Amino acid sequence: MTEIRRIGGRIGAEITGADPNAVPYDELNGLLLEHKALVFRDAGLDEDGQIRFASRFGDLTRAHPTLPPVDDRPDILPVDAEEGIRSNHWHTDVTFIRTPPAVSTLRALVVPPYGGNTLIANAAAAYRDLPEPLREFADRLWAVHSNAHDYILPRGDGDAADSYRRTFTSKRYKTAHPVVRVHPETGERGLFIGGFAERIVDLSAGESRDILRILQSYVTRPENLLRVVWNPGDVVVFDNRVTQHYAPDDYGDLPRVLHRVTVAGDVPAGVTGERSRIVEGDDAAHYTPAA
Ligand SMILES: O=C(O)CCC(=O)C(=O)O
Ligand SMILES: [Fe+2]
Repeated sequence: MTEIRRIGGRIGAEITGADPNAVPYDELNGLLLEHKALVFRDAGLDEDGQIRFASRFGDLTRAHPTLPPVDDRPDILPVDAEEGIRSNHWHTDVTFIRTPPAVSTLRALVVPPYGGNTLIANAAAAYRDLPEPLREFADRLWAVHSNAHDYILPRGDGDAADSYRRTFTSKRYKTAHPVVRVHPETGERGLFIGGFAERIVDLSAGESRDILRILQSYVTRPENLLRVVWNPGDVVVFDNRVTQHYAPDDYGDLPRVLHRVTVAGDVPAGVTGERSRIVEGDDAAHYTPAA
């Protein structure tokens, strides 16, 4: 029997006893828009099943603009601790290109016996939490997002982490996005920043850092978070247009493997309707052929 229950006060619902591919699309998308992150327990999906699931939300992107996919699976990004991947920084996926994914799906294959959770934050609740003068200020700001600024480079020591960092930045992208994005399906406003946001347009590096820190502190308030404690077989889908996420690096050298499949997104629009623009690099057509 299918059971749906809210798990965070402001974000997240857990669904048990359902085949994610059997939930009618309108209901599924409605749940995603409302809760922003859905956790399907023991979803029973294999690689093809995850691809089918993600495809329900739209055309898929390739695995990643610069990172290699799972063997023979151009749409699947391996998130493998052994390969030096530690996403222990708050981010929205792939915001350094003009068309970041709309939706991200993660499927747990191997999880450590403790730790290795994923935190997901509601960036629309964060926007609503801002005092009005800050909201009005943020509405007018734009930020340049890059895949090559220090803060975002994946953490970790050793050859695997070094090689991962080199591959991650093998081609450089920079895009200017509105700091406040209007969600294309709901019209809701959310802070659209995260770890790839390097610089506020027209401000100095120091001013940018301080302002991003203040805005970001609203995103990561505990009130706005969901903590996903994984079991193998769980599948999580989140709305990448209005969330950020963070994977704590708290499980030492224990193995942890997830597979990520993402859905192509539109060009973000700010509160005036003005759309994101490329600052460096190209439109990543090899990654998001639908764009
Ligand atoms: O490892 C995780 O839980 C999340 C990884 C991540 O941020 C991603 O694949 O986009
Ligand atoms: Fe991510």
